[in-house]
Amino acid sequence: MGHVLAIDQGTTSSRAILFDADMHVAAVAQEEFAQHFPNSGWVEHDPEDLWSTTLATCRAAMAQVPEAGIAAIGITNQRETTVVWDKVTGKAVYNAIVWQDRRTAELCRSLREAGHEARVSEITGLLLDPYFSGTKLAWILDNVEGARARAEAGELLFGTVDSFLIWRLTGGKVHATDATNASRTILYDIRKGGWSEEMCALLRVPMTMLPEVRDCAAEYGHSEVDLLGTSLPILGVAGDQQAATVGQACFAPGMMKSTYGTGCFALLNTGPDPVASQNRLLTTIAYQLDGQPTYALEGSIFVAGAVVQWLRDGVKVITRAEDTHALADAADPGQDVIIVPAFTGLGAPYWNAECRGAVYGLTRNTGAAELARAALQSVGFQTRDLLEAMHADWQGQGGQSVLRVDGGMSASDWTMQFIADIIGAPVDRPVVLETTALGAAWLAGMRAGVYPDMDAFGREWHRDRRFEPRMDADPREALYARWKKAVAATLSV
Ligand SMILES: Nc1ncnc2c1ncn2[C@@H]1O[C@H](COP(=O)(O)OP(=O)(O)O)[C@@H](O)[C@H]1O
Ligand SMILES: O=P(O)(O)OC[C@H](O)CO
Repeated sequence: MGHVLAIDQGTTSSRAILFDADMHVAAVAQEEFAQHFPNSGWVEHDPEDLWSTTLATCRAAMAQVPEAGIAAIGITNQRETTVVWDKVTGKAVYNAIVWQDRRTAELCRSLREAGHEARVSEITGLLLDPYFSGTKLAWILDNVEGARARAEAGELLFGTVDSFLIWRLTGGKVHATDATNASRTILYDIRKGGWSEEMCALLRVPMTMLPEVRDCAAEYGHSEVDLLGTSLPILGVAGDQQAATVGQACFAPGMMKSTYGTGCFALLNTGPDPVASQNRLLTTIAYQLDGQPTYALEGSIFVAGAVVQWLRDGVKVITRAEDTHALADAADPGQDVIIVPAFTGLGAPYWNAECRGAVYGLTRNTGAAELARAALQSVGFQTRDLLEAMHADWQGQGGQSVLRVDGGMSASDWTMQFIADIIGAPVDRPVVLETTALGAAWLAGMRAGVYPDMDAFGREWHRDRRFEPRMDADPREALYARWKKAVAATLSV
């Protein structure tokens, strides 16, 4: 006993990571699955793919260490992505509508114009943007034939991906989610800690569809024996960005982490009381233990590593992500090319679903090197946008100014150094980069009694490298001012 199996169901792949009794990675399995784009701005997943890749990767990871005694399962997941399924058959009535999907932009606009946003923010901590689950769920109820009537008759269930996987793993015995995932639905009252009747009425969502909300370390039933060859308790659940916050041990108010994958998500721990943002950030639940929520301010950016994917797959100026470093180093210092990667609009703190990306400062001499540098720099500029908003919301409340980073793109030393330079503060990269899975594993293992308590876990966090700011204030501020002008121009087109 003493191992913990973490399921990390992400946007582009499902992963299963087996951690040993010392919380070291003992086995990893990963499978990608298809992305469906049925219309412009629409993004869907087949829920059967989410399930089959989760199951296959769990089996594969377990097979790598057959002698491991597994004490618990922890689940972490792409957040907001919405699934509606039949209570009896367990089959989804429509594809999962992914967090990136913009199909409800019009509905969000009309709700905003009708003056609902202030109340939405007050109750849920979120904004009226297609990003969150509630309008996606409303879309399914209104557009899938018979769905609304069946939901009202109590035949259909809603869940974010954690909830769907729990339902499948437990053979339809448990319909539950955790407070962090609930806090992304726009249906959850983050202060009172329960589903909001008012929000459900606004979006016309029958409350009987909603899962029970539990702590992040709690009983979520047992997996069916035939699925993994043994029945395992599910004892930890958290949305992936919250799990990374836990995995980075950001347990004290003022601590923050930023995860650089496809997008970038920065969370600042604000303690036991929610802080309402005055700067278009989200108020969300970082984790909930023993019934006590800890809140966070979150900045969500939709394009971070995806700008590097665009260089590789779109304009084809690189063949591998890591090629960007040498190119960026070789870029002409005399050119100030800026890329605003608003491929799907801009997230925090601008929240503009309609604007699109732009490149500024092109000359006849601009080439791959300048584009690569501008792409990596755009991640730093966006990080600074988020941190400026966070500092303004969190003024005078103390805490650390160090940023803990993780995610696939945190492997880029060039980008991490630029982030430190442009934010003017140190950036810390931990030894363990599997922070999302580790967070979920720790929640489950701590609940199972095989992993240390919060303080001891926090002491286990070790730094791989600190990036100290090296840029002087004048060039830093001039560069950032140029970015702000480029964003303003992009928003005005
Ligand atoms: N060395 C690197 N330099 C720049 N970008 C990188 C590097 N390595 C990975 N990336 C970017 O990081 C992203 C992958 O990170 P990952 O955490 O796996 O993303 P996700 O979980 O969103 O699928 C990709 O978008 C890739 O372009
Ligand atoms: O699956 P990821 O790592 O791209 O994370 C997605 C976020 O949870 C979206 O809010």
